[in-house]
Order: sequence, then C-alpha cells, then structure tokens
Amino acid sequence: MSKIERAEVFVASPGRTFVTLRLTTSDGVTGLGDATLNGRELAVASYLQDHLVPLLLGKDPARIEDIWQYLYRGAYWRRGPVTMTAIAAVDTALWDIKGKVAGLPVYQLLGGRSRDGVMVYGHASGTDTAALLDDVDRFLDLGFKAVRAQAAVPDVGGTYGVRKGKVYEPAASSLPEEQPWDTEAYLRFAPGYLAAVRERFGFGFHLLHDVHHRLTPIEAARFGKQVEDCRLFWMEDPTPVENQESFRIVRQHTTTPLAVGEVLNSIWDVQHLITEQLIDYVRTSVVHAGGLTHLRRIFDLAALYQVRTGSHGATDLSPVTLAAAVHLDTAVPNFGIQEYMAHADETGEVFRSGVTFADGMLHVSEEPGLGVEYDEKAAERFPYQARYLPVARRLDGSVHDW
Ligand SMILES: O=C(O)[C@@H](O)[C@H](O)[C@H](O)CO
Ligand SMILES: [Mg+2]
Repeated sequence: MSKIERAEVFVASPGRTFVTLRLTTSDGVTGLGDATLNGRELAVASYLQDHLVPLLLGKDPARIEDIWQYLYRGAYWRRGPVTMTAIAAVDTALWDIKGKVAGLPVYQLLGGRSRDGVMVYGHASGTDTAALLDDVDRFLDLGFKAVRAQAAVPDVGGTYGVRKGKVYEPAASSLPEEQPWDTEAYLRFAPGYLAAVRERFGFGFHLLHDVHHRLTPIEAARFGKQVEDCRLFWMEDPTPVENQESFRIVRQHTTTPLAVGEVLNSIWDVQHLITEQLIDYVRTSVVHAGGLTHLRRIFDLAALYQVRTGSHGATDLSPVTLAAAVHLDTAVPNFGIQEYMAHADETGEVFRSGVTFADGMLHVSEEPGLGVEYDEKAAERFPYQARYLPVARRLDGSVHDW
C-alpha cells in the first residue's frame, strides 16, 4: 500500500498570498492543494501544519472519501472557513494524486467530459460609465462571452470591484483599507451603467453584476426589478448571505437571476437556498467548500433543483483551485459559468498550470491529475507579506458589509 509520506505547507506572496499544500506518497507521487483564505491565511497554514499533517502521515492516499470524513467528523467542531479550507487542500491534493496514479486528468475521474470547454466571465470595471464601457469593449474583443460590470459611484468612490492596475487586487494594504459606502447613491447610479452597457453592446453576450453583500433584502428586490430589462445573467451576492431566508424576499419581487455562495463553506450553508429554489447559481468554490469531494456533493444537490454552478474564481484563489474548478466544471451536468480573472505574472512564475483560455472558455490539459506544478524555488523569491481585504463604512462612519 502506498502511504502519505510527506506533507509540506508553503506560504508565499507572488502577486498575492497563497497557501499551498503538497503531499508526497511513498511511491514518490505528489499532489497539490490550495489552502488560501485571503486575509486570514496563516490560520489555515497553522491548521494544516500543526493539526492535520500529523494525522495524514502514513495514511493511504487512495482513500479520499474516508480521509474527508475522518478530518471533518474528527474535528468535532464543524464547518467554518478555516476548517473547510484546510480539508479542501488535503482533498484536492488527494484527487491530484489519484489522477497521476491512474494516468488520467481529474475530470475523467469525475465522470468524464460533459462539455467542450468551460464558459467564463471576466471583470470589466471603470471609475465612471465611459471608462466601464471601454473596458467591456476590451473584454468582448478578447473573446469573452460573459462580462461582469462594476463602476465607481460618483462622488462616493470606494466602490467595490473597480480595478486600479492591470490586475484587480482589493487586498492591497498591510492594514485593512477603509472605503466609503452610500447605498442610495449606488442605487441611483448602478442601474444606469448596466443599461448603458446593453445600449452600446446589445444582448449578444452575458452581463453580470456583483452587489457584494451591500443591500438589504428589500433594496436588493428594488434593484433586481429595476434592472430586469438588462436581462442580467445574474445579480451576485445581493445581501449578506448568513440569512438564507432573506433571499425569498428578493425572489418574490424580481426575475433577475440570483447567485450566491463565494463566502460559504458547506452543503448545509446552501441547503435551503437550493432546496427552496431561492437562487439560480451556487458560487461555492473548491478551496473554501471542502474540496472536490464536498463541492461535487453541493453541485449534485443543486442539479436536483435546476440550480446551476458559478464557482468563485477571483485571483485570491490559487491556480490550483482554478484548475480543480475547471476539471469539475468540465464534468458536471449542471455547469453554469466559471469566474475567471487572469492571475498576476508573478503568480505564473510559481504555479505552472495547464489551464488555457480560448474563445471565452477555459480548457484543462490532458495531463494526469490537476495539471499544475508548484515551483518552491521560485516561491522563495516572493516572501509572505500580510495583506488585508478592505472594510466599508457608511458615510456616517458606521461599518457596512464590504
Ligand atoms: O466575485 C468576486 O470576484 C469578488 O467578490 C471577490 O472574490 C472578492 O472581492 C474577494 O476578493
Ligand atoms: Mg463576488
């Protein structure tokens, strides 16, 4: 029997911080898992190093489901982003190993190909409507079939999702940046720029928008209703998601499709959203929702209720997560869309990935496993730097959801 012989945890900041787990078996096969929890990353690194590595050494790497159950039930303290991200890293690395041992790409282990490629959406943004329109134009020129549109609210600034440099990087400061927020100004402004995008470019592509947890249920209902003519692919994270019930209020008022789940970690976090058909797309990701083993379970539940997938894919999810996501997206029947932002060039110096972009879609390579390699020598050139996501404050100074 092959055994898990080594388990190494790497923390590096090539462009942004990534925590990476590498397992090595007694047969010399390696597997990679992403363990990045942006802004709280060292907690997961310690969870792995101090609490899971000692449990993994000597275990049979082929027993993916058993190890998942052992780590989940064995923790006793259930769910939560830190635990589920640590378990995800182990699980993803074990799928990578299983693929390499079998000589098959991971999507083949998941049931094989359901589609030729994985449709993605890119992030267009602008400091005003004109700049946003130019950016949408650029994405359409690059061949994207789906584009998310965000613009800064005039006279307020600080709006979520507006790219400053080449790469969107909200976690840019050594202490959390504080950004102003004004709900009424946003509600006055945002429907107009979404309409302007449709007016200029028409309906021959999918248009998405991320509200980023900023509205109350009734505000989100008003927004969804107001933008119905834009025929959005989805309105993302309309309200803070802890209260699954609040989606019923939004749902009762609008046919704008709803997407949620990037901050959620388990099937129980999305259970009512799915079974009561309160959402259209579930955005849980490989890295934050317990790995391929658990995410596939969520996607299967979703399929029963015609909820489709729309996995989180911002650049604070490493190339290991992106590859794992594209393998799963390639295989599942109820795939919807995959979020995709190209990683910074420095990230590509550390992670070599076989995932490629063509014609608005991502494709996995046919290499066995996930098709990603980690260059630890290159990673040494990018030592860890603490960075935080911003926080939002209303104009009266009180804390809002970022
Ligand atoms: O849907 C998205 O890409 C965003 O919500 C980001 O994931 C979030 O700002 C954390 O980086
Ligand atoms: Mg989002």
